[in-house]
Amino acid sequence: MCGSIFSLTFSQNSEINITEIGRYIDYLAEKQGISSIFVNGTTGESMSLNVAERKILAEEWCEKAKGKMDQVIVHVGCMCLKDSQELARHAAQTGADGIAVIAPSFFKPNSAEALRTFLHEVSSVAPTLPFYYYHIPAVTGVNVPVTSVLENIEELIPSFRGVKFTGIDLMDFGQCVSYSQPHWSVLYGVDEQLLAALAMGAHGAVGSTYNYMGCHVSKLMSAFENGDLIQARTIQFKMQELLSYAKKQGFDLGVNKQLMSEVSGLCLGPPRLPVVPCPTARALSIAQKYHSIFPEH
Ligand SMILES: CC(=O)N[C@@H]([C@@H](O)[C@H](O)[C@H](O)CO)[C@@H](O)CC(=O)C(=O)O
Repeated sequence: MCGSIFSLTFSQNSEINITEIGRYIDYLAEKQGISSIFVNGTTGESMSLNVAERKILAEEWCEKAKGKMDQVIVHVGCMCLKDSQELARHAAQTGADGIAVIAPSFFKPNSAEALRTFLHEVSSVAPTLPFYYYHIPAVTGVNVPVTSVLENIEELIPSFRGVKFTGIDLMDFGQCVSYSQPHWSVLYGVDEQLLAALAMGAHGAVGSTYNYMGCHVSKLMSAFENGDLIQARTIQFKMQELLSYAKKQGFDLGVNKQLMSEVSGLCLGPPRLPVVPCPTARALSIAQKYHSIFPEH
């Protein structure tokens, strides 16, 4: 299971702060059972960071994860192809274990072919690095079926190794799993319905809530693997109860980040504009709900 990582910004000047990353990794490994990390993704506020900041974060996460995480996947997708290529080259030089690329979402690819060509242009500058397509249509507005991206994809991108699928279309997801090659990973990113994706054959999970629910999700995944659907459902329903409560309070990246700080004790700082900090009372209310749902935590 993979934690999608929050970036670290300070309130005073909204600059990235890397001093907490070592403690953050220890917390993820020791308290949340996270085995790999996804850096500079959505939760990592990558689209609010410039190329130089994303390089600094990628370098620090790769350095501090050595010996502690199985894999560090760095998201290098940008609105600008040249920036994505620069970050892909940098990830390869920095020792990342793989790269992922989101569909550009200001000027959107208007076909699977355009999207595949964009992905190829990025992957080709780091040809030895495992490459993942990061599908998150609710954020990008790019609804190209992933199955149409995958068709003979390794002829175009020999380094292609899988998909990070953050979407609720479980038919498209199931077809991705069915089509996937043995050396690929099809990872699921909607934490509140992970169990459904496991039933469809998900090879793993990447999500923001694993920063503070990872220890519970590990038990969900073990229960599923052992055929204990009752236990797996019980944990999934608890996750859904928390997220349903949080969404009623108002749940965005700012709330999610403050909730992570409240539960972990780490100082992640506020989000960067245009995302606004979460009212402390709201984060505390959700954290209290979390502890009431997961009293053992
Ligand atoms: C839209 C969004 O942020 N989705 C999250 C989920 O983990 C999401 O926070 C969770 O399912 C709660 O809704 C992840 O899929 C995002 C992610 O993995 C990333 O930060 O790159």
